[in-house]
Amino acid sequence: MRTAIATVCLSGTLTEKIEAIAAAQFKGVEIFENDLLSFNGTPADARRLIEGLGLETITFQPFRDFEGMPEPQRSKVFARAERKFDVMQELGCDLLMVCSNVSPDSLGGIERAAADFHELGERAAKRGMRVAFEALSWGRHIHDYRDSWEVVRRANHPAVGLVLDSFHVLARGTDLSAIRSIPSDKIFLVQMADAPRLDMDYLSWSRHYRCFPGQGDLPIDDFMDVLHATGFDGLLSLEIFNDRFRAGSTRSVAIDGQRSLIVMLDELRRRKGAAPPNVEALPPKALCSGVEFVEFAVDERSVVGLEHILSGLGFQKAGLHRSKAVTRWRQGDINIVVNADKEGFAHSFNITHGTAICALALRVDDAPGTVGRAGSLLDQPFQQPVGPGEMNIPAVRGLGGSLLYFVDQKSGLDRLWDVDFEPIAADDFVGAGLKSVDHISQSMHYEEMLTWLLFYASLLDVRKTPVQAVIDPGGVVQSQAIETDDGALRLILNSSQSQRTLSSRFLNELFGSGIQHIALATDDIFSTVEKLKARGVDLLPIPENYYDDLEVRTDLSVEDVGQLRAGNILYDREGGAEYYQVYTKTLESGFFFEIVERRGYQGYGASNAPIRLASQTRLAAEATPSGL
Ligand SMILES: O=C(O)c1ccc(O)c(O)c1
Ligand SMILES: [Mg+2]
Repeated sequence: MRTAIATVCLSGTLTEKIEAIAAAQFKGVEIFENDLLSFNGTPADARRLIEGLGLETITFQPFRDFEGMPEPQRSKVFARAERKFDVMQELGCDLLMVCSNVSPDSLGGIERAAADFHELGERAAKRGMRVAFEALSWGRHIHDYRDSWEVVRRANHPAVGLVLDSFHVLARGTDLSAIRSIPSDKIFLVQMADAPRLDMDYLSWSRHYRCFPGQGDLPIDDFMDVLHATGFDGLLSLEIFNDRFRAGSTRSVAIDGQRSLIVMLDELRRRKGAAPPNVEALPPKALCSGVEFVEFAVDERSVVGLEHILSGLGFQKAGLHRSKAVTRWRQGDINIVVNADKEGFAHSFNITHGTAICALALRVDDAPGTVGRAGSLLDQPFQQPVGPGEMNIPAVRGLGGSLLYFVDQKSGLDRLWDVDFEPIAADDFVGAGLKSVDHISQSMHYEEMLTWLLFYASLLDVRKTPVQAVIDPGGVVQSQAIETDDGALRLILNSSQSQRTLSSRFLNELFGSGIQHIALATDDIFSTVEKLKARGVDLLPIPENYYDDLEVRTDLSVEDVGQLRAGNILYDREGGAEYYQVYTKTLESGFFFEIVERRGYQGYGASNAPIRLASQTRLAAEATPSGL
C-alpha cells in the first residue's frame, strides 16, 4: 500500500503544502490542478520542489467534463487532455484523474463513455501515461462506482483504470459488495475521506465537510474491508475538502492526515489479522480507567487563591513534593497537583498562560505501550529532568502545549504519590463528598477541533458523541464529547467561530487552547452544596425563570424544585435517568469548577448549558468595569 495526500487537503501555497506533506512523512502527493495553476513557477519547478523533498506525484487532478460530450466539444476535450498530458510530463506524473461529467451538454450512455475512455487510454499510453475514472456522487450521468467501473471495464484498455473515492461511495450509501469483484489491478487509485452525517446535497457536503478517516461518521471500516477483499495494494490517498482545514495549520493538518491513515490501516490489520504489506502494527489503544491527576501551574500570588478554592471545595492538602514547590490536594479519588515551582515545564506554562491547568494524567492499562502507540501516531513525546529517586512519568504534548501523562499499575507508576511526595497527616479531614473527576472540558480554536478529536480518539479506546450546538449569549459553541464506554474518562471539546462566546474569551485570556472547566462527581449533590455553602464557596446564581419552567416542564414537586432553586442546581432528565449540576463562580483566569451527580444519566446537560452560559456572561459583564 502506498499512501498519499492531496494538496487540496491543506491551507497555504503549493510550496508550504509540499513541505508540510513531506514533514508528515508522506511519500506521495496528489497535485490538485488549482495548486499548480496558482504556483509561481513552471511544472518542472514544481517537480523539483516535490522530488527534492522525496515525494512523488501520484496523480494530477481533476480533469473535468470529459466523457460523453457531443461534437464539437468532444474534439476540444481531447485537445485539452493532450495539453494536460504535456503538463504532467513536465511535472513527472503519469496518472490523470478524470471525474465524471457534470455538464448539461454531456450525453449519457455507458457505451459512449467507454468509447471515449478507450480513446483517451490510447492517447495516454502513447506517452507512457494512464487515466483513472471517478464517479462524482453528483455526476450528471455517472454518480455510482458500479457505473464508472462498467465504463472502465468496457473501455478495456490497460491504460484506463478506476478511482474509488470513499466519500462518493459511502455518502450515497451505495451497496459496497460489488467492490469485491473489481480486479485490484484495475483500481488505479483509492481516495479516502470521511464526513460527519449531514442531511444536505452531495456537492456541498463533499466540498466543505469532508474530514480524515475517523473524524466523521461514515462507515470507513466497511469500505476498507471490501477493498481488502480485492487484494488491493496500490495507491491510497487522502482527499479532503474542508473549510476548517483550509483555515487550519498546514503542518498539523498534514500530520493529522498521516495519523488517520496509520490508525485506519492498523484497525484493518486488527480486523483481518493481516494487512497490506508495509503497514506497521501499533500497540493497542489505551484502556483508560480515569483521571489520576490534574495539575495547575500557579505563581506565588495565584497559589493562594487556588488553594483557597480547593479548601472550599473540600480538598485536603495531602502531600508535599520531595524536591519541588508542588503540593498534592486530594478528595475521594481526585488528585489535584498545584505546581508553584520556579523551574521546569509548569513554570514556563504559567509564564505564557497565567494560572491554568498545565497537565492531565490518565490512568491507563499500559503506560509504556500508550507512549509507544503515541510515538507511532506522530504525537510529540515529552521529557523533562526528574530529581534523584523520583518517578519518570511518560507524557506527550497535548492541547495548547499542555501535557498528557500516563500512569499505570503495571509499571508501578501509580506509586508516584508515595515516591515523589511526603504525605501530610490527615487529622480532622471532612471533605464535601466529591468522589471523582466526572468530565474535563477543553476550549480550542474552531479549526483545531478535528485535530484534537483525532488526537484522543487515535490514542485512547474512546467513542465520540455527535456534535452539539450550544447557544452562548455571544454565539454558537460546537461541543463534542469523547468518552470511554464505562464513562471513566469523559472529555468535552468546545470551540466556536464567534469571538464573543465564553469559550473564545477563555482562549484570549489564556493565550491558547486549554482546559476551561473540570466537573467533579458527588453521590449527593444536596449535601455537597450544603457543605460548599458552609465553607463560603460562591456558586453561580441561576435565574428564577429556570426554576419556574422546571415546575411545569417536569413532574418534580414544588418542594423538589425549591431545593434545586435554593442550591442553584440545574437539573436534567433522560428517560428515568437524572442529572444535577452546580457551578462555582468563574475564577479570574476564566476557569471554573462544576459539581455533578449522575443518577444513571449519560449526557452532559446540554439543555442547561445556555442557562449556565448566560449566567456566567452576566456575571462577567458585572465584574468588568464599564470603561465609562
Ligand atoms: O468536488 C469536486 O469537484 C471533486 C474533484 C475531484 C475529486 O476527486 C472529487 O472527489 C471531487
Ligand atoms: Mg475524489
